[in-house]
Amino acid sequence: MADHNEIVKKHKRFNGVSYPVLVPNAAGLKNALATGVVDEIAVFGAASDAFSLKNVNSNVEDSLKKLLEVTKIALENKIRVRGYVSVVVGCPYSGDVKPEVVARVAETLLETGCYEVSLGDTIGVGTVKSVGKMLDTVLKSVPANKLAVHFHDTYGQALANVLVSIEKGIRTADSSIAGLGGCPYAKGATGNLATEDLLYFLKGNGFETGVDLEKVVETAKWFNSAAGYDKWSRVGRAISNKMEAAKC
Ligand SMILES: CC(C)(COP(=O)([O-])OP(=O)([O-])OC[C@H]1O[C@@H](n2cnc3c(N)ncnc32)[C@H](O)[C@@H]1OP(=O)([O-])[O-])[C@@H](O)C(=O)NCCC(=O)NCCSC(=O)C[C@@](C)(O)CC(=O)[O-]
Repeated sequence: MADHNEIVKKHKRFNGVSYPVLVPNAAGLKNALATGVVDEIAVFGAASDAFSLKNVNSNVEDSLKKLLEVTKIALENKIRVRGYVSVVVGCPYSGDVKPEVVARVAETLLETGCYEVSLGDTIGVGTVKSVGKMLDTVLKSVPANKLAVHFHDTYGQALANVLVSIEKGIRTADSSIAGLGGCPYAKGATGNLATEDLLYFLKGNGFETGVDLEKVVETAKWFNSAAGYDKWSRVGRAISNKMEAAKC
């Protein structure tokens, strides 16, 4: 986080696009406010003490108390706040997570003023069955339109988990281009569900997103060349190959 100012100041902003920044505590909020350009922050709780201690050096209860303070000041400064709950299905340190704990953390984040809470399967262990069970519990006390889902694709279950989330009324899913990402405190967990795979899946099932899949693939191509990576999702690679072939 030490170099975040440079990133926030340098990135080009487009109207109508929100650029939330991750804020773990009051120091992070102070830095975000000092940039003068941040209009949305993301605060993140967890559904297991073991992960929370590794991630933010506080247990679940104490981290929520800190986030209450952060959210209050952010809202006073007209900054929107999105909440995350990490490890909503399995914790890399303490194993299975109780859906009731996920529900309580999500409720608390909404009560503190988050406009939406994203449920993160941080290590991607969720399946249709376990994600469905967790969502059934959370949806007893939190409306679907206040929830998003954030699936990592470590075991290739993310799209199936998006489908079960859609069937339960959720319409916001997080993803990352080329499936970049992954939490440094969840050893071995791969990146998020790839935006390219999510877009192809949603379009193929009749959902309009307004996002141009080919432009997303071009961005993945640009990123890989700029960063010297070779990180592709299956849809990304397939469409990139198709675009190359069309040029011949
Ligand atoms: C939260 C802390 C800092 C607490 O760590 P701590 O040691 O309790 O904090 P501290 O207050 O004692 O400060 C320690 C040092 O960090 C500095 N510091 C303190 N706060 C900040 C800040 N905001 N920005 C920059 N610097 C900061 C502070 O100034 C001090 O510097 P020193 O005096 O030693 O030179 C630490 O645990 C930490 O850095 N954690 C990293 C959390 C993180 O980035 N995790 C990944 C986020 S993504 C995620 O969680 C998953 C999610 C949300 O994407 C969804 C999912 O998949 O689940």
